[in-house]
Amino acid sequence: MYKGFARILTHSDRLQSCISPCLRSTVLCTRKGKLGSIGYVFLRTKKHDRGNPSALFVPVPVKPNPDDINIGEEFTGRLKKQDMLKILNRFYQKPEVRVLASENGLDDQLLHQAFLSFRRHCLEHDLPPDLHITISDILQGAGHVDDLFPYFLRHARLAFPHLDCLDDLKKISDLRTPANWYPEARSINRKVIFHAGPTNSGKTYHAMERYLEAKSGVYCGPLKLLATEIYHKSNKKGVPCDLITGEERRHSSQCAAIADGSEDFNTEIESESIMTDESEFTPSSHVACTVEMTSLNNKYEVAIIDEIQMIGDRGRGWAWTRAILGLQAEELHLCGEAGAINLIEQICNTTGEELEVRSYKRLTELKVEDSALGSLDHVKPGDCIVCFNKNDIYSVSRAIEQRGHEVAVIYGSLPPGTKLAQANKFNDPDSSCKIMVATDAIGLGINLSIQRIIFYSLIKPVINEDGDKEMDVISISQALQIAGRAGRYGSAWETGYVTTYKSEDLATLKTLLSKPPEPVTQAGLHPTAEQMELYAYHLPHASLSSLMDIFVHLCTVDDSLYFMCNTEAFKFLAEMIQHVPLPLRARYVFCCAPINNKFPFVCATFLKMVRQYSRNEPITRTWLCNAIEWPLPSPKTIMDLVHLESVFDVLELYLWLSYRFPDMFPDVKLVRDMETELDAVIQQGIFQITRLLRNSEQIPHDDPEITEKGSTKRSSRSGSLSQTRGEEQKGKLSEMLVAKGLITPQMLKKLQQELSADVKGDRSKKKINRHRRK
Ligand SMILES: Nc1ncnc2c1ncn2[C@@H]1O[C@H](COP(=O)(O)OP(=O)(O)OP(=O)(O)O)[C@@H](O)[C@H]1O
Ligand SMILES: [Mg+2]
Repeated sequence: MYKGFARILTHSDRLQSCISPCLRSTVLCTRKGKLGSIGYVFLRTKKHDRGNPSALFVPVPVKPNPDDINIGEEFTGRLKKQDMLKILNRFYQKPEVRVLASENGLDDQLLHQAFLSFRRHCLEHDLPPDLHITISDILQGAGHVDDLFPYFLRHARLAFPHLDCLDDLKKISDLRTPANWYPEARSINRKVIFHAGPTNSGKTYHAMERYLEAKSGVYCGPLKLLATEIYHKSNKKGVPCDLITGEERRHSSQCAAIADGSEDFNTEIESESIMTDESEFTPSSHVACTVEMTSLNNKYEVAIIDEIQMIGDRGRGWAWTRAILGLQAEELHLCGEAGAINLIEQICNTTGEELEVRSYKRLTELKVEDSALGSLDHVKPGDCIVCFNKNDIYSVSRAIEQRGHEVAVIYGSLPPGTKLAQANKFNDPDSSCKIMVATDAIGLGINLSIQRIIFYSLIKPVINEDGDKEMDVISISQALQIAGRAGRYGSAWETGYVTTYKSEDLATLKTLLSKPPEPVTQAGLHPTAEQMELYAYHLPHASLSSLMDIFVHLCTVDDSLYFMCNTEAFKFLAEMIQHVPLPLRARYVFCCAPINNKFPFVCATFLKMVRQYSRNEPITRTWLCNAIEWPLPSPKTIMDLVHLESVFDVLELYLWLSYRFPDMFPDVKLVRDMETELDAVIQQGIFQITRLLRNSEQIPHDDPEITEKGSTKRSSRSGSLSQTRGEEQKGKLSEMLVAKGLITPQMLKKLQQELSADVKGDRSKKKINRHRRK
């Protein structure tokens, strides 16, 4: 039964496994003047005061007790509001009250809020008799303002329910011993092997050798494309292997490459196989999956966790931690950078497992060239130009095609079938396409037939510790990983080369590549659905987003080994659907959906789906077709293509949700058919990217070099062609974005305001960053 997969990934397992890595935020803004650049709308998160968790607690409105019906008034007469106000304000000004409040968990901030709530309550509602009499006594000199304290505290506890359960909350969020969360894995004496070495040294290959000869195995990788590569390799070697990514379950029998004996690099990977009837299949004993989707309930002989250094990733690190601690495998093979050995060793100390380290050397030579490319006139077969934003991808690919070369294009938001088709086109020795333009979507573990990597820029958006996105020079590890795609062993190229596009970047690249990757010192963690549920039980009035904030602030983490991952993605969705009535579990699952919130269309459709779910109405194909205006015409411009990509994201979202709520998202097969159809349309669009670019207004000059050499000045370090273009084109493109519904007029206004502020801010920030690095 293929359905078995749904069972294999148990509910709680899936819940733990589904926080999306993508960036979320509550406020849209632009950076570096990229307003005019498609896909370059930056998102910044709302920050809370990390130093003061009390800022997170919002007082719950305290309802008057219906039994308080002026009995006090009958005893002591009516109280004048002005008199009460005087008494209450005197009470609040007493230093003793501050001391007592603090002893009861109310710091200045909470005290102030609780007092405001108490005063309002006293003035607006009938008082309980005991309080009425106490105030009356104080007014008549027969009592003291201090006597109000117990009444105040009673009110404060109703307004801030956490005061009564702070210890419980802290216990729930005690994350100091994550190794103990997985008793099944702890009951196995796992053999843990770390395959350490530089890129292209055969780490994954050697781990795979054990995987292939084992009776059962799981491969967990960082990218769908990489999991797909393993799926094909395994099936091709005669070891039936299924593929599980967030949205996709493919059975081994659907793999075109089953035991056909073809060579690694020439394998024609089928663009997209269509699952016919899931119930026909029994799961294979081997599975390749993205690390977030790893099932911790299955037992395997061999488990591989690839790119283990990702355990330190601020957004996704938790998924590697969960896999390494929780996988039930006799042998656990970890592949990755040597910089993670120390941390893994310490984690193994907490699980009581020995770690064996196997070190590897690069299998082919990687040379940094002495000169930058300088001009796209100098591209040659086997070149891959790596850009860090889509706008650069578009302009570079168009410029290369204008020079008469065919180009393969890969970037993150392309459908998997399109990515594979582009990879195949480039890998195929008989294809006329010999040049690739890609983002770092190809940057980890993937084997492509690249001879030379050319960094178009070295600046990439990164998320800082506050969850803000900012531009910075890529890390040593990223530079090494991306450069490591050149000259893969067994490919057509025996030596790999690497350089930059701009000569001023070459020295920086050489410095980056001459260093060992930064050591990974902490592993990511994040709260589970069960923990959130317990929090909600204690704080029923808090929104899910606030619960998450409170959790993050109250949790105890052993920071010698672990850190709490960024929860902005989760909170973004939690805030978006807060007003929709939902059971907590369902709300939690929705908030884990892997949505690219750069696409307002995806967010808006997501919200519609949630509303439909909340009304208990199934989200059918008909409903979906209405929401996305299916069928969609072929793209005529880049904006059309961008829209199709967001529609594809909506279909992926549907499939992702269908595994969590099968009854409410019933039309899996039909939606998968739609996906296949749309993937083909997008593939066609990518094949004709030059035509789309020509039809689009947003990139006025065909050739990045014309802009660079012409009157528009290019800023030196950031690859900020798009910036200058963005500034020029602000009017037209922004109007188009609004017209297409990709941003609202309000967002646009905000973007424009932030744009001018941010350009200044960024320049000074970058100076500081550079200064720090020096
Ligand atoms: N001993 C070997 N025999 C045949 N092919 C090999 C051998 N070792 C590695 N390869 C091939 O070399 C290429 C690179 O190997 P592999 O992907 O294992 O490197 P890696 O160290 O995991 O690189 P990365 O850090 O980029 O993930 C792959 O195509 C792999 O199949
Ligand atoms: Mg590898």
